[in-house]
Amino acid sequence: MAGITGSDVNAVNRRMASIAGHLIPDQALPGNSLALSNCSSGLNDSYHRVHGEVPTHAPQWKKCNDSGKEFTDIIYEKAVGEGIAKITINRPERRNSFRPQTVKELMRAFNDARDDNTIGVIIFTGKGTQAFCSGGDQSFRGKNGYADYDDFGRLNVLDLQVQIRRLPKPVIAMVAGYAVGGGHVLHMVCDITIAADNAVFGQTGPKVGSFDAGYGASIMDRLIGPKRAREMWFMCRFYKADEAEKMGLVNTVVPLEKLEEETVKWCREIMRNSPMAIRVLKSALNAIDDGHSGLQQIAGDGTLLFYGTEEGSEGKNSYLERRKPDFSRFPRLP
Ligand SMILES: CC(C)(COP(=O)(O)OP(=O)(O)OC[C@H]1O[C@@H](n2cnc3c(N)ncnc32)[C@H](O)[C@@H]1OP(=O)(O)O)[C@@H](O)C(=O)NCCC(=O)NCCSC(=O)CCC(=O)c1ccccc1C(=O)O
Repeated sequence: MAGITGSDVNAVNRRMASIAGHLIPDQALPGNSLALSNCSSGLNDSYHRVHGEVPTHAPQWKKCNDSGKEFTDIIYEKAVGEGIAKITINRPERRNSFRPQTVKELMRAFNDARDDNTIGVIIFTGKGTQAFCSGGDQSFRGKNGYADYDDFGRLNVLDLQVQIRRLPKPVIAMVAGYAVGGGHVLHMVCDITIAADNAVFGQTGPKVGSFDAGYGASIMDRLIGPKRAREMWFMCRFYKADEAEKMGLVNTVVPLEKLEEETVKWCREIMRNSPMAIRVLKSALNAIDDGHSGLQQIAGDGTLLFYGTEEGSEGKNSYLERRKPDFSRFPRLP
């Protein structure tokens, strides 16, 4: 045993315990049912020993305004010291349906959350417990889209959908009550959906003379499959939260009174991880469905990373210093 020290033995013991923890976590033993949504809590492997449980205390929300003005149709908040933003449609008396002004304000808030480099994840929700969003406010619908008073008709929610897809941070839909019509499409374009047990999902377009043949059709087909997507659009049925979960429309269903606590917990869990890894993964997961625009997004992430390398800097510096670049010192990796 010459040469083997006590600290070596400790290291081996730690390693063995760690491997054992990875192979057979206590909770995975027969007789213990391990809910998928709960799979990272209560485990005793080395990762969980280092990181501990994700905290569940209520965040301290701080209201943000619209470049000095108050928002009228939404509430925009950031959790103090947490990297979480929350954007809430604030028209509960209209079941959080959106008019053009609502969408304009949402776009400004999402843009701010994108630009704020302390924010890593965004919660998108509706005020109250009766609706996440019931789609376009039909009383503002004219012959060429939705029009605010003295405004032109527009379908600006389509720009909001694209904005959420391209935003390089996860957007989590926190859904209580109805997510129907254009409101259903909005939750589908989010990266993750956490539903309260009172949530109801469905499309209504064909009932009210409307349809979303863009993301509303293609992302739904991806999420729940072609037959179910046809059912959902052709019949315009509503589905309760547990059915939506089985269909793959939502990530998890939680009791209404736990909705925000659980959503914030998911945000905190995401916030523990590498922002760049999450950024690239979001663009990778969207790339095929978003076509050239999806490729452009992930390609842009490649350029962004390259700018941070010495090889990238050598190109820029040589130009600024009016000399030939010396790329010979950079390896041609296999
Ligand atoms: C959501 C309901 C099922 C809720 O029912 P209930 O709880 O019984 O409440 P109500 O009494 O019906 O509603 C309370 C109050 O709110 C008003 N209201 C609710 N939703 C809307 C709405 N979407 N527009 C206008 N007003 C609404 C309702 O009238 C009541 O007002 P009172 O004054 O108190 O009477 C139920 O409300 C419901 O079914 N709502 C309608 C859902 C719907 O059909 N939405 C529109 C679908 S079409 C759409 O969203 C298009 C969106 C769009 O812009 C678009 C454009 C181009 C391509 C794609 C899209 C896209 O789909 O995104």
